[in-house]
Amino acid sequence: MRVLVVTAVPVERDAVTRAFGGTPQVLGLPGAELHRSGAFDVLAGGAGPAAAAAAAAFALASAAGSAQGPYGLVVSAGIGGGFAPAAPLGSLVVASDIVAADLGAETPDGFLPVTALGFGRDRFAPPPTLVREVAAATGAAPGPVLTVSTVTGTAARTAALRTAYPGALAEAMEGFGVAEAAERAGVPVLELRAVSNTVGPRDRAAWRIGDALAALTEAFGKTGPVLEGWNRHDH
Ligand SMILES: O=C(O)c1cccc(C(=O)CC[C@H]2O[C@@H](n3cnc4c(=O)[nH]cnc43)[C@H](O)[C@@H]2O)c1
Repeated sequence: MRVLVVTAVPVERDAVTRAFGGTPQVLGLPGAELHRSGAFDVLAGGAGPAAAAAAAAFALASAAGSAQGPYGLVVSAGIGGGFAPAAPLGSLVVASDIVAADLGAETPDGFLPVTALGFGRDRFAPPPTLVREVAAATGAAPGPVLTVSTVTGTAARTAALRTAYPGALAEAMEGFGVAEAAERAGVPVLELRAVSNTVGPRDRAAWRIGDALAALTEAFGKTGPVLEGWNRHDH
């Protein structure tokens, strides 16, 4: 099965392709490059949900009309912020739910998700069997991963997210955008994050990006065969 992996930035893309060994074939797409390693096409689509959705949608549409055929799975992957103590630095999180945490309306009584406004959606659920298999292969903790357009940087915002989304393990900026594109293409979605920093008051010096990228490479090394071999019709 062909798998599309969407990261935000090129160092994350390269951390993923490193897991597969060799030198990926580089293919041009409108607005992006696909790095192909066997069954995996890996794309650095840009930071944030809009860039991620646009990049994923282009790649999905291009594949649908290609000789190789459509993708069977889309993965949003990269580094992310972890909620302490459940998701420590260097650990892995696989999303049980991909949640749009700041898509909605602010009111004097608090935040309302778009669904409470009567339109749109605010979460996607990856296939539970796949989440379990990836968790078992990599040691990733399964749980909700939030998609935010602004990296959390204060104690107050951290507390608000914890209250609104109890049990959330991590936040990142692309998962929900990738999931929207995958949904429209009728392809299952997964999100896998390696924790580079703790969600909380901004402390850029404490980010451990190198460790998280290394964990991402190790995770794809372990879970590559699971992703490639997974067939939603078997579950
Ligand atoms: O500054 C660097 O050297 C550097 C190297 C690799 C990646 C980055 C990024 O900033 C990646 C941006 C990407 O990371 C996700 N991310 C990471 N931590 C958080 C967070 O606490 N809250 C939200 N997103 C986070 C996010 O998906 C970004 O697109 C820098």
